[in-house]
Amino acid sequence: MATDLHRSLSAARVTGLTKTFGDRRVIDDLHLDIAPGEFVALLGASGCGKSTLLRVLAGLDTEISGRVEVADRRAVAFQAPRLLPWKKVWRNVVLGLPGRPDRARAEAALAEVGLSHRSDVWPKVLSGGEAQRASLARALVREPDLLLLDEPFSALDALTRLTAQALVADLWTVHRCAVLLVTHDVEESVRLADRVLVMRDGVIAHEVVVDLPRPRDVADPRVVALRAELLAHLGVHS
Ligand SMILES: Nc1ncnc2c1ncn2[C@@H]1O[C@H](COP(=O)(O)OP(=O)(O)OP(=O)(O)O)[C@@H](O)[C@H]1O
Repeated sequence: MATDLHRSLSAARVTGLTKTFGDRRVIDDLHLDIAPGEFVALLGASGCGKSTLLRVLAGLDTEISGRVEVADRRAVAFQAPRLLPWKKVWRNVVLGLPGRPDRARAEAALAEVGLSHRSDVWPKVLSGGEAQRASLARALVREPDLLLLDEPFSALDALTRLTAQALVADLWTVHRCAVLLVTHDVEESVRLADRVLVMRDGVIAHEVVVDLPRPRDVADPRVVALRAELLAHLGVHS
């Protein structure tokens, strides 16, 4: 059952979630609570069910058992930006919002991600990093209480990825929405999140709290130690 949270102390609350594909249990009695404004990262081996969990929280998969309560306003950005090629960038940003396409609203969101100059172009003109920023603008324009990010930076080159991570950190500081970031990048999770979850066998197997001031330096010994701890949870021992 999926319901919306009202006046709640959580941005998302999952109780006893189970999701099967055929006779395979991909998520198995999973529990998760995300506080309003909390930044949570989700790590786990490929195929462990991270994207499935995110899709359930996004309301894109409702064939589940268990209880899933999610903030009314939520938005998703995927690994591939998924912009409609036949609509200009600004129209993509406000696509699906009720009422007439509101250009001023699109422009404001594009300005936030540093893409004002790309508002009136076709998506094919954008670089990978720009397309991902447009996708973020499309999520932000919905003023979400819960922002779901599914490996949003993984297709970007290393430099662009660092810039995009810094942008997300800045946007989160301003908007203070709860974030669930699915990622394969352990360093990214420690740089950005308040709490890092490691998923295995359909449940949250480990949880690491990152109680460090921001911005975080990847060379900081405390960051290095947390990174090693998470890698060990993932079965990688240095
Ligand atoms: N629509 C579907 N039908 C059948 N099986 C599916 C479907 N979607 C996902 N699965 C299976 O569920 C398991 C979990 O998939 P999911 O995409 O959630 O993993 P993931 O942890 O996000 O992986 P990755 O890190 O590689 O993206 C995989 O074994 C996948 O093959």
